[in-house]
Amino acid sequence: MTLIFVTGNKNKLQEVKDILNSGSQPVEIHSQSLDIPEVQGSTQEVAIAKCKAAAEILGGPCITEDTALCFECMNGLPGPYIKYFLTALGHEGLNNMLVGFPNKNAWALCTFAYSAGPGSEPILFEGRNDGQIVPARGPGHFGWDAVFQPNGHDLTYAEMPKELKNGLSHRSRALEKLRVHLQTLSQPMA
Ligand SMILES: O=c1nc[nH]c2c1ncn2[C@H]1C[C@H](O)[C@@H](COP(=O)(O)OP(=O)(O)OP(=O)(O)O)O1
Ligand SMILES: [Mg+2]
Repeated sequence: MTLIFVTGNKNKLQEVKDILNSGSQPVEIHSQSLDIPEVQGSTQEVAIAKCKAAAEILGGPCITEDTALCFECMNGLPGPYIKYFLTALGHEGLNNMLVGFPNKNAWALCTFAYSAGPGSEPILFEGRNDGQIVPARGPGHFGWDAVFQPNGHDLTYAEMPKELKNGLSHRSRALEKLRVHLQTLSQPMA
């Protein structure tokens, strides 16, 4: 099965390919980078709007993915707006936001959206991983990986070998659900 994944993020694309190709039923991913405005709203509203717009532009089926980083002490913010916070504040700024809060709990939330084509309502697949916001450790090349330490581990996402991150991440948990759905689509009708 071949799917078009609409994303402008090379690191996301690489992880999605690695995770899907480690399964028994490989899924071939083609990617396309489209400049799609991201609306404000809940993670689900943001994900649905982006996938709908992508399907309209492509004129066919596609998947999109939105990643949120949610701080417990801020009732889930920055959430889907993490990209703008990270760009404006950096790793240190994200830590500084939490200085007045003893609670550093956070969760990473990945939302894949699948649309069967223009006019078709996207279906969502969510994956969550809980952890803590910590001072940056490890390579800084993928987003906020260096400041997120999943619960039960002494390593930040950035310090983990990629197989370890991909085995437990928000993204792999969401992709597992997407994979099950794609299998039902590719089954011949009984
Ligand atoms: O596993 C991850 N580990 C660390 N950082 C991550 C991860 N996954 C996304 N990120 C960053 C990228 C962006 O700063 C924000 C999500 O924003 P988001 O709009 O979903 O991604 P994007 O605009 O880079 O790509 P896209 O074209 O698919 O929308 O969090
Ligand atoms: Mg984006």
